[in-house]
Amino acid sequence: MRAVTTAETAATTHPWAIHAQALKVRAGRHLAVDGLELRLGDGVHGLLGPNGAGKTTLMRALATVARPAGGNLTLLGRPVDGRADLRPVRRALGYLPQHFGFYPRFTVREFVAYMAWLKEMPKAGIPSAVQRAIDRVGLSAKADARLKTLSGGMLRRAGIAQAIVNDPQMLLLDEPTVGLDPEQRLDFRELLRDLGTDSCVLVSTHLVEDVAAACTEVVLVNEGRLVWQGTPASLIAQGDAGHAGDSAAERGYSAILRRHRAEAAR
Ligand SMILES: Nc1ncnc2c1ncn2[C@@H]1O[C@H](COP(=O)(O)OP(=O)(O)OP(=O)(O)O)[C@@H](O)[C@H]1O
Repeated sequence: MRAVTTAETAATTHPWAIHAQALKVRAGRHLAVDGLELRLGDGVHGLLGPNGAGKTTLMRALATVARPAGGNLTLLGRPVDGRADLRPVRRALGYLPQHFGFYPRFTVREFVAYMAWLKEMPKAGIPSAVQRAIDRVGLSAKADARLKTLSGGMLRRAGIAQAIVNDPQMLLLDEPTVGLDPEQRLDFRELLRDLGTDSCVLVSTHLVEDVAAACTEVVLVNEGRLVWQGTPASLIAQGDAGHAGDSAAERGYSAILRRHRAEAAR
């Protein structure tokens, strides 16, 4: 495979890593993202929303796996349309899908190296980048274990390792904490804070607490549209004891959704 130069790997200078205007994306025949406005820069952004809100479909569009059906989408300064060469964006992104396929007989190291190769990383740097990614997700002791022998949480961490192996400028993690035990979730929050210092990280999750603890910004979607965007502190400030939820962040989340639904019903 041809080596990739730094100029090809780096995307153009961009004010927003992710910029969506009136974005529409289909899931099957259904318009799961329907007129979404979103601007995200560097930092860790938590993507929240009820079941069926369109989070996974949005993630797929941002990962360039699903093509927009309408509106505009610009990723790392490059417009995503039918004619765009998406390879520079794909080299600069990391994506953990909600369900990812893998070869069960691959070891963790082989799997992460294979994904690094698919991302066209310079060959000489792959072994050290793979080791670093595996270390960062706490899987060093299992680096040479076959994927089919891993627990669900370990497999999820192998998935995160493949997503970060290329030090992505834009990292998309769909339900990354599913299967992680409480201690691993705390480690993961630490990793997120570290990753978000010089890249745009978007994490889709149902765990409002993870978002409140580890994200710099919260993005709330419902029925394919942006409902609310703000800091975890302002999310918390939206709720009071009268709203559903065990924590202040959950009460804020449920207060915003109720308000939005009441306005939509008018
Ligand atoms: N292949 C498909 N065909 C038809 N409709 C689909 C398809 N995939 C998803 N949908 C619908 O699109 C909507 C958005 O789905 P999506 O998976 O993006 O939501 P989500 O916010 O990720 O949900 P969850 O929190 O349950 O994972 C839902 O109403 C879902 O039923």
